[in-house]
Amino acid sequence: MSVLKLRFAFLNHCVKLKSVSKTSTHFFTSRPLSSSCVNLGPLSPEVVPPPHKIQRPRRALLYVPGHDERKINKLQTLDVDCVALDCEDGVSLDKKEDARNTIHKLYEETASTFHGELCVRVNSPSSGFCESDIENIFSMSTLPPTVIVPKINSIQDITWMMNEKSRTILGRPTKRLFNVIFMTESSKGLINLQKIIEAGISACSPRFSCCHIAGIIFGSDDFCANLGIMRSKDASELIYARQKIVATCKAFGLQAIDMVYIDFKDNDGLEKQSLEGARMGFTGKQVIHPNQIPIVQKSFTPSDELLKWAEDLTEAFENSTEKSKLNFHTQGAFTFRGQMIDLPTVLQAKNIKLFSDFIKKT
Ligand SMILES: CC(C)(COP(=O)(O)OP(=O)(O)OC[C@H]1O[C@@H](n2cnc3c(N)ncnc32)[C@H](O)[C@@H]1OP(=O)(O)O)[C@@H](O)C(=O)NCCC(=O)NCCSC(=O)C[C@](C)(O)C(=O)O
Ligand SMILES: [Mg+2]
Repeated sequence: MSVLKLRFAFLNHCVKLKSVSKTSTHFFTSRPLSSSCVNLGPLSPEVVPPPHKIQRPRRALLYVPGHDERKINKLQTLDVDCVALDCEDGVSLDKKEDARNTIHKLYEETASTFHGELCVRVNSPSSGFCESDIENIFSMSTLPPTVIVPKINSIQDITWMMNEKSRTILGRPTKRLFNVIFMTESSKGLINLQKIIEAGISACSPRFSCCHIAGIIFGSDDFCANLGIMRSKDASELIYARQKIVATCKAFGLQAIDMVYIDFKDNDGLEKQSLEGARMGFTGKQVIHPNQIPIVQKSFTPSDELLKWAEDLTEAFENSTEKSKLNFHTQGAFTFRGQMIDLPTVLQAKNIKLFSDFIKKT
């Protein structure tokens, strides 16, 4: 078959899959609510700006080495939003095949009993292992909802990855959409981030594929290695990279998932860094140990106090528009608990309520 015919067959295949997937999407998106960044002042010690498009929450994303059955068995006892079954750096070279086989078995046998999202992190496109990972994943009868692809440095990495995936699923009955999350882990990856996201979105457009770009993860350890720097306790050397990742993700309505905190016995430090990430606009954080999960998930959840503020403010706003006979977009500023409130703050309050409801539902 010529390359052109192959491409045509693939496009047809994906168009069919799209129509099947529409009724069975496993992620939830809604209209972007706000593009504003709002300072909620003293009322918001744990400001959690929710993603523009509310997706399934990935407040904590726990890495589990894919070959380690003991840690995988532990998952049934953990309450975590998202798990990354790892084929990459958590797995030594001689265990790569073990990891693929163990993950395959898990999806075929017990994955459906786990209540969080069970993703797979494949090896990077340039590693020489990624082809076999993809081959293995897309031959499973149950597809992972999300595939995480590390060390994306350029558009070429995206193109390679999408071609590889297409080659693998060609002719196979893939039944639904899946998410892709890329990792930014180098200076090139950071400066190319916008182009990478655009290329990813375009490769995933309905005409070409059956996947959805869901977010970006900051791989700070590899990033430090790439820059030739040492990580410090307060991570001040990473502020620019973190802010750039957040701002770029928000521009495209993607989730942004913050760096790993490797001192897994230092809960205070973890909490401090998690809250800092949440304030910056990250929607979640990577974790490496079960003890980190509750601290991180709490940090990325609106507190009861903040939620009450958001509900009361929304109610006050609705009363105010009703009284003045103005609508949502024409209402000007008004006073609430001694503060000036205008539309961006109202939108932020609605985001908080929406995100909180969504967490409760999952
Ligand atoms: C740090 C380690 C070695 C300490 O492992 P340990 O066994 O010594 O810890 P423990 O305190 O004794 O463990 C207590 C219990 O928790 C379990 N446990 C412990 N960890 C996990 C886990 N992750 N998932 C599930 N269960 C876990 C462990 O099995 C045990 O349960 P058990 O007694 O009932 O068996 C261990 O926690 C671990 O292997 N963590 C994952 C490491 C990993 O995957 N690293 C790669 C991801 S980070 C990365 O790649 C960088 C990044 C992003 O790319 C970039 O910034 O560039
Ligand atoms: Mg890494």
